Amino acid sequence: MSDALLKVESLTKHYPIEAGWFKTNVPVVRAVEDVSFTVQAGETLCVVGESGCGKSTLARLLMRLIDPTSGRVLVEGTDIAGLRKNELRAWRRRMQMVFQDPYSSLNPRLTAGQIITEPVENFECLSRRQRQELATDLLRKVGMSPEMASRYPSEMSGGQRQRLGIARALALKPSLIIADEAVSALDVSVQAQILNLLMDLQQETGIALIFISHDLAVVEHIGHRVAVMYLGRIVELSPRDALFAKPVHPYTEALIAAAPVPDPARARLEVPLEGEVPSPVNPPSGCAFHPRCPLAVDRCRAEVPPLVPMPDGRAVACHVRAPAAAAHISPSALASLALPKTVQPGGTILARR
Ligand SMILES: Nc1ncnc2c1ncn2[C@@H]1O[C@H](COP(=O)(O)OP(=O)(O)OP(=O)(O)O)[C@@H](O)[C@H]1O
Repeated sequence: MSDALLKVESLTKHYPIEAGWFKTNVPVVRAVEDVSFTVQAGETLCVVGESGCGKSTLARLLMRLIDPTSGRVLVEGTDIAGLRKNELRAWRRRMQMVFQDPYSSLNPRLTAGQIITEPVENFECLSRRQRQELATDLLRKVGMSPEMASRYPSEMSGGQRQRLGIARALALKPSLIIADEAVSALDVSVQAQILNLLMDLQQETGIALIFISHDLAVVEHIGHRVAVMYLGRIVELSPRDALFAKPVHPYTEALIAAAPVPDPARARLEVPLEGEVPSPVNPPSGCAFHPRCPLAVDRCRAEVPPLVPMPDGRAVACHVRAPAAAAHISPSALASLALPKTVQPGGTILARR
């Protein structure tokens, strides 16, 4: 889709495992494998999956904090792999990250005001008055009093520190924020405040969000679309309401069934999630989920299922539930799987069923 803010094509990251000198065939951790999707302005794409499925590696690849083994990340049509150092620096203004533990990502020696204005001062000189105005404005935007500008992170609660992390991310007026487990360390009531803050800010500014989480309740609250990852691959990419009403991939179904959500309709989902996630160094052949899947057939052990677009706007990689007449789909066609036009920015989704 030409108006995508972010387009990811067949992104792959293998981490070599140190195996000593002169060793050929160094084993690798297959952290992210052939991942494709788009994100549009004003959209929230949630990335969900068990620990170790590659969520944080994906975030680091999108920020170009690490280089991919193969595949492309296009931001507003520009391949970020081709950017020179100064271009990359300018581009980084457009994408910002909010981390799980704001305390370790906030400089403890700086006041809140200095933390907020520092990213801007890396690009332009600010007068004392401009600094004050910027800090006041951003603190207000994230629901904090301007008096907090003189406080240090150590004098703040977890929720206040996360608000500060968001204010810092907003300072450069990015078009995309990647939030990596941004509310996981917070109490449930504070989580809700931060999620609502992000949704309000999105409505106000049209910012896009990639929200990485292992918590389905959080994903259901904030997402427009959801990418479910298993062992480095996206196994289901779906509008949120469709995903939670009727998960198609057996892994998605099992994840939702296992989540502690008091919804009697969901108790009927019968696929249990048993066993451990296999090693990404030596993943199972075919569909990596097949050793844990009650529906697995011979084909699942032999062939990696492609992500097959379905009529309701989702895409599913499952030989049983989404058999692929379309095994030849090109990465660029897959990357173009986008937000249905019925989705409104800011947390409301008018689901296309
Ligand atoms: N620098 C690295 N070198 C080698 N392996 C790595 C490196 N970083 C991550 N991995 C491995 O890559 C896989 C994916 O890790 P990643 O942190 O991306 O997953 P995750 O879904 O974010 O997990 P979590 O939710 O626990 O943070 C894991 O098996 C992890 O051990």
